[in-house]
Amino acid sequence: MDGGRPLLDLLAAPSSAAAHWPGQERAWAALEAAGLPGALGRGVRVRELFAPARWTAGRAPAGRVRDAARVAAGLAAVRDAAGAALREGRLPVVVGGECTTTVGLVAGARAAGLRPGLVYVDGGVDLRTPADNPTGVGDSMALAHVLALPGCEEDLLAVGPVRPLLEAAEVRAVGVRPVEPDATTAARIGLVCTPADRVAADPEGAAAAAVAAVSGGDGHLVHLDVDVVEFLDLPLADVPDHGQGLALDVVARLLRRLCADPGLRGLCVTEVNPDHAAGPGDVGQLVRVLADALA
Ligand SMILES: NC(=[NH2+])NCCC[C@H](N)C(=O)O
Repeated sequence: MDGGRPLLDLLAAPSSAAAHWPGQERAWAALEAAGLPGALGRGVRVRELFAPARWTAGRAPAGRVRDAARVAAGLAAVRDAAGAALREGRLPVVVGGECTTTVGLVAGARAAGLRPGLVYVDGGVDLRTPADNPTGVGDSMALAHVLALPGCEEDLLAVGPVRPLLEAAEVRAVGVRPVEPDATTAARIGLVCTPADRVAADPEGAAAAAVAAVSGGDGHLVHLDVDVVEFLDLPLADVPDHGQGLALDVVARLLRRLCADPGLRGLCVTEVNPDHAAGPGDVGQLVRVLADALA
């Protein structure tokens, strides 16, 4: 403990195996070079969970996630490290890697005997499955696998000690822009979403409402996809959506409130593609936002 707050385990999961193309496997190296470990302080302990797992070409077998075994192996490493951190009373801060990295964090919490809620801060809701996305790109499917929706990939579901890892009522999606067909699925399964414009109007209020909705006795986890930030302000997202994102300052305020809450049990930072950065200062801006949120 450090002034009553848990010490940090910074867990690097450098992967683009589940992505649309290579790049995210270098997110950890870029964040480390930009000074993330030192900026976090709080007795940070760094663990690199596996060697960079770079995207390879190849089509998905019908009904499957591309490269499922390799993606699942990475998620299992995240599960084990995050679970160990939580059992020691430390706070896991996972650096992906793709959105699917969060499946490993939630699985780790459940393996540690906890059932925290999940605040999913992301431009999309990642509710696709191989049944409705025949490309098999796992990066559009993270929340679907947390919720174990029909049509999910067995290798990824098997990472969890239980299935589903969480029910839709235990998740709030925050910062969402309308993306079909995910929006249809969200409405069908009753996933409550806070749209991006509502976050822009009141980031602290949106954060407080999400925490109040999902954070119970075992607190809450936070997923951050950098694509929630407007790409034209901070070009880091692996799959950019120009003109649709939130101002960096809004995301910083949202994240600060989500992480300041004593119920925080873990954070997963995803979808950083350093190849998209215009210069080294861009990754540095993200380091400052993360350090400020976890200070
Ligand atoms: N949150 C993410 N998964 N970001 C990557 C964007 C994925 C994109 N929505 C797709 O359908 O493939």
